[in-house]
Amino acid sequence: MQTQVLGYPRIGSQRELKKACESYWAGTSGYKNVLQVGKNIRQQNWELQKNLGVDLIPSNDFSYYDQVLDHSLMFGAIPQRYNAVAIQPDHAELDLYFAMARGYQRNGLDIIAMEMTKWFDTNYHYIVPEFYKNQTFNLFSTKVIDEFYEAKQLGIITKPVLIGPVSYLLLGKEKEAGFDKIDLLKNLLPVYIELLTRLKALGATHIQLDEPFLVLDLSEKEKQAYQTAYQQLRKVFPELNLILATYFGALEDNLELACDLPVNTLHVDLVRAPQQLEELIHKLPQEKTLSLGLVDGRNIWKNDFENSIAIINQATAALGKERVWIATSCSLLHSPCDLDNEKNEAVLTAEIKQWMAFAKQKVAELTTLKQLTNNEEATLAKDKLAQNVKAQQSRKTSPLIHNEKVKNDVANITESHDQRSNAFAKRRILQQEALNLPSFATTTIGSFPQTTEVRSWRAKLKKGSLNQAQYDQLIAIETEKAVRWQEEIGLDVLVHGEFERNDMVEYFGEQLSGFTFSQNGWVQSYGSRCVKPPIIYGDVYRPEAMTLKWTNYAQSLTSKYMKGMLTGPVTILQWSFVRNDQPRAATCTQIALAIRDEVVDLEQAGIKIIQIDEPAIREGLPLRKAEWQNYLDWAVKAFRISASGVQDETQIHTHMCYSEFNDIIDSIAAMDADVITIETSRSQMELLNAFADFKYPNEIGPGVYDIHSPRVPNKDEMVELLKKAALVIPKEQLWVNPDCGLKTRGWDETKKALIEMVEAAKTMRNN
Ligand SMILES: CN1c2c(nc(N)[nH]c2=O)NC[C@@H]1CNc1ccc(C(=O)N[C@@H](CCC(=O)N[C@@H](CCC(=O)N[C@@H](CCC(=O)O)C(=O)O)C(=O)O)C(=O)O)cc1
Ligand SMILES: N[C@@H](CCS)C(=O)O
Ligand SMILES: [Zn+2]
Repeated sequence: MQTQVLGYPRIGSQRELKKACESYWAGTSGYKNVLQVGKNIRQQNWELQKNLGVDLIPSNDFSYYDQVLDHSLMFGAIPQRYNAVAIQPDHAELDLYFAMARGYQRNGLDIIAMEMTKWFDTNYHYIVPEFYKNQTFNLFSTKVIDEFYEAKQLGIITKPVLIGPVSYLLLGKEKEAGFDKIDLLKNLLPVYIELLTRLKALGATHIQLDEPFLVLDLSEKEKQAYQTAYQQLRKVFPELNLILATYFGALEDNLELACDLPVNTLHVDLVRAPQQLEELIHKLPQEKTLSLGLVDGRNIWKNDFENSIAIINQATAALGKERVWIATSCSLLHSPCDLDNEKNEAVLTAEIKQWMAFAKQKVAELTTLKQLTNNEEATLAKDKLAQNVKAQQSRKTSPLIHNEKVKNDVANITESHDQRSNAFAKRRILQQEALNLPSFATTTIGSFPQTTEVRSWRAKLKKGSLNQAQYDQLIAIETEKAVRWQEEIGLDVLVHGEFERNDMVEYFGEQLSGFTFSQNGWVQSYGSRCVKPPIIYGDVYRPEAMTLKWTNYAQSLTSKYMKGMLTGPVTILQWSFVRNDQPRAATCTQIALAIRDEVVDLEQAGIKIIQIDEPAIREGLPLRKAEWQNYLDWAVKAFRISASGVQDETQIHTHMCYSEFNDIIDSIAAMDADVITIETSRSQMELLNAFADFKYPNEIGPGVYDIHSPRVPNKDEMVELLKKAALVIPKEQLWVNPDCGLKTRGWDETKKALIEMVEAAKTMRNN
């Protein structure tokens, strides 16, 4: 029996990679530092896994920005617009790579970044490959080979990880009409063959090919592509151990296809889809190995050893020990690095900490499970089993988890809880009368730059070198500056800037009961950006108001409307580590009631416009269409519960970024927010078509500029986008705003861009 890790976090346990990249981008350190930090992290990760006894240690799971972008660069899928990137010969590839990820606005060039979107149902974002009609591929970057060689030099023969050819193509987007991306397979396979040939020559014996699309609904053509791809690879490499990795769901109707593809090992996610084991045991051909994804890569709870042992025993009884591997359910990219770094009991109590495992602990769990299911070694690990059983028991029986009042409040939800008093058409009139906003009203999505300085105040508050009053004073000054500046440039609906928030989810989690935190549990969200998801361990309620103080303060500074700014229940759920002892829907409803209380409090304090952000509603969608409706029913209801406690005159906004709306537009409409602001600029307003086709009745703010890139847009391009929007949406319904919050941007670029944006709105009004 072997153990395998599908991928390890690559940001470094102290976010070293983030710091190196950001410093390189800022021009405060050189490219050599980035490369050296990357090298150190890879070495640490490999050695950690080796020391913990992992049999199959991944390589090429490292990335300086994103693994999908790495593949695009490896395969030479580089959009033409980057040809002109001004490059220095000795680090050309790195600059080109970052230009593709972040756009390029230097040396007289102004090139937009590639699109970014969510990685399946996670909070990780990948850079979408761009495919063109006559797309060719060639081996451009040798990253996977270099990293295999690097590990080999350290005495570790790794298992290179590649996104499989079919999933790579399906992750991409056709940028012009007239072809089907899946037909590019014939052009792409030769590059895989070249890569595998070189890896094999260097001594690679196992190759992990990630094919997560096998847990999604596939067309016949896509199924055929799987057969073509793997038959070809098998033909050329009869002796390589090809590991086909699936994760995030069940194979279902693709189970036979996956079982029959000519690979040596099939990896399946038994955390998300334990029910598929029985059928797999019967259908997996004799010569194949089954890799059991048992250790959860998507959550932070300790593995339940007794449960896992039972599954391993079931598999080995049917298949024999040689044909069963024990693995993480998916890459540990989605787990924080190391629970041992959580030393502050005031943040994470010992009682809750004993229930948890981060990436390093999960790797150790694999080895322990292997020992526990091996007759000769089982006694060596019996203490670990006893400790594990004790921890599971402690969690199941802890008084921290259940709260009768919360359960009663949920039980007492009635039909009126998710209904505004009147339909939008009536509310709209009342709101127009009450608010009297201009056409093409301008606003921003909430956050203003979270500068190093602002973050440093919070760090100082934590360390005690600033007291609460001093910290509050600094935040108040920053807020006032932001309010004054918004007034000055003529924005219509203002925001307070969210300076007091570490993160839009963590901030609320910190104030809600039933949540706890880590100090260092960072997980990569995109590029160098990380989040520290709060941990929901028990019933959720709001002990006291969460945003009133700063919203009231900001409103007191201005006679313009100040938007109340909240994160919605689905997003709080989706971007937290959640309980696995009750359905997600139950936790979401509890959060919805807490947010509803806050919305009502804001209204009572005189706030007339309240935004409830739900950027994660799309990403929470199950991967299989058959499960969508059930999810959408409870998710939309949770949003409506949070939004429906107010008078019709109060305008409820929601905001979503990174979302494809086509197939869920009726549910977006059912959320019935008075105004929805969405991310649309990187796709040149393409995403708006769903709203247009649906004849979406409520108001919409299509993002007019991309906030994920440092490039400053000009007025004319925003006018063009707004004109494009006005072609498909009645102009009375349109708002003008950026794609998302501005927390990741600097003040200089923010100011320039928003001044242009306000001008663009004026131009539209005068048209
Ligand atoms: C809108 N998005 C979000 C997603 N998920 C979330 N949970 N939150 C989101 O906002 N998913 C989709 C998108 C993804 N986008 C982003 C955008 C920006 C970030 C980001 O900027 N992350 C920050 C970390 C934010 C944070 O929690 N900061 C804390 C801690 C700051 C810190 O590191 N402090 C240092 C010391 C600093 C100093 O001394 O100067 C320390 O403690 O060591 C805070 O502000 O208090 C990032 O830096 O990556 C993420 C996702
Ligand atoms: N209000 C948040 C939404 C981000 S999705 C912000 O502005 O950052
Ligand atoms: Zn957003």
